[in-house]
Amino acid sequence: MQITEGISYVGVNDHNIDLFEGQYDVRQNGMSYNSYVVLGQKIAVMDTVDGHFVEEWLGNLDAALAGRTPDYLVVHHMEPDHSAGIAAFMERYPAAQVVASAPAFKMMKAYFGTDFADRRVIAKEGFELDLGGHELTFVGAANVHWPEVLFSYESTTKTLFSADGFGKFGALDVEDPEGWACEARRYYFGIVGKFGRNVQAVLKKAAGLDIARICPLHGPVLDQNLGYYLDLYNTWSSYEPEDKGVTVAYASVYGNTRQAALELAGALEARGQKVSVFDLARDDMAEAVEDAFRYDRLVLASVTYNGGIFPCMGTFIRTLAEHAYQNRTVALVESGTWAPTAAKVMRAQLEEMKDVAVLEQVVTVRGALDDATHAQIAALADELSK
Ligand SMILES: Cc1cc2nc3c(=O)[nH]c(=O)nc-3n(C[C@H](O)[C@H](O)[C@H](O)COP(=O)(O)O)c2cc1C
Repeated sequence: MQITEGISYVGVNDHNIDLFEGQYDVRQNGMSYNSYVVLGQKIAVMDTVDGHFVEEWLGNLDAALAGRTPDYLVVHHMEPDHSAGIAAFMERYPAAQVVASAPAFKMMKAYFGTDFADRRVIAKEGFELDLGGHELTFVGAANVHWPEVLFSYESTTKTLFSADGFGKFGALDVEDPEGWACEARRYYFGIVGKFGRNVQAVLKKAAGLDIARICPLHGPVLDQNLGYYLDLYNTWSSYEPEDKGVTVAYASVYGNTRQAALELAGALEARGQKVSVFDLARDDMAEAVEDAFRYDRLVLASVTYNGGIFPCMGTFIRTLAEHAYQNRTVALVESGTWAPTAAKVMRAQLEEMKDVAVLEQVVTVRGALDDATHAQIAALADELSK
């Protein structure tokens, strides 16, 4: 499939995968592993694909090459879902060279037992590769989200190859009814979110380029309205809330904490607030993480459990911390029968995070909800809606 003059798509779709990177549920729409070919007087193949699809990818490549032979394999990122075909490619095209960063070659040694010492071109920030009619310039993108990552920019077609940046869950042969942002956001905060500072650094470099299209390693090629995508990445990577709204995440055993969380959600909606609710034991936690970052306010509601908090709430808070959750307002709901301490425990964990304001006002459920709890919920809804 031609992307633009001299650039073709040779990637694959995966509908067999259940958990991407071992934890992100993609059973509904699958996943794409993108690979591209830049056909100048010389030919560069941009990345490979997941190990289950190397034969299919080589077939796609054959068709795009139309009898020609590639000169280079450009490796922007060494994660196995993009690098699994390197050895097969090098065997099939013995005159080709690999172009990658120095740390990427160390990883090749670790994965394939060779760093292709006699067939390698080491690229770094500013390195140029002239393909004749197409010219690649490499952009350092270390820790977006692995240390060896490079982006590259093809100046003739104004194409940015952005590795996992601007990636999205979902195969390319199914229409995503939610559009780009929803699954791109879940992908970003799950996989790249911890590395906001590095994303900011590469966005600053990208701002100096005249970009007509972005070719990521997952999800669709972006070639319309690029400001929209770049603005979202700027918002996400600077940890600014994208929208005003409240994410309510609860952990409940017998349903009373759940009832309090739902009553609060309803009260917030009645006050005109946008609300999204998650049962942390049952719903996709990556979606809860996504919405916690998307909105400016968060409610955590947990049972007291052996003097602490319920395990899935502990996992959720730890995941937020690992992803550098910051710059938000959080309110707490707790329940407990003899000594409710969940709010205290959650507060201590949240106070470790940067610029997270935890409201003093707490809802405490002792057993079942009563008049006092209903009043606390209404008061907290008022406070959160100010
Ligand atoms: C295994 C277990 C441990 C608990 N530990 C505590 C505790 O340390 N302190 C407390 O006050 N309540 C404790 N509880 C009681 C719950 O916090 C209480 O039943 C709560 O109201 C449950 O809310 P839910 O209806 O949302 O599940 C515990 C309950 C269970 C099942």
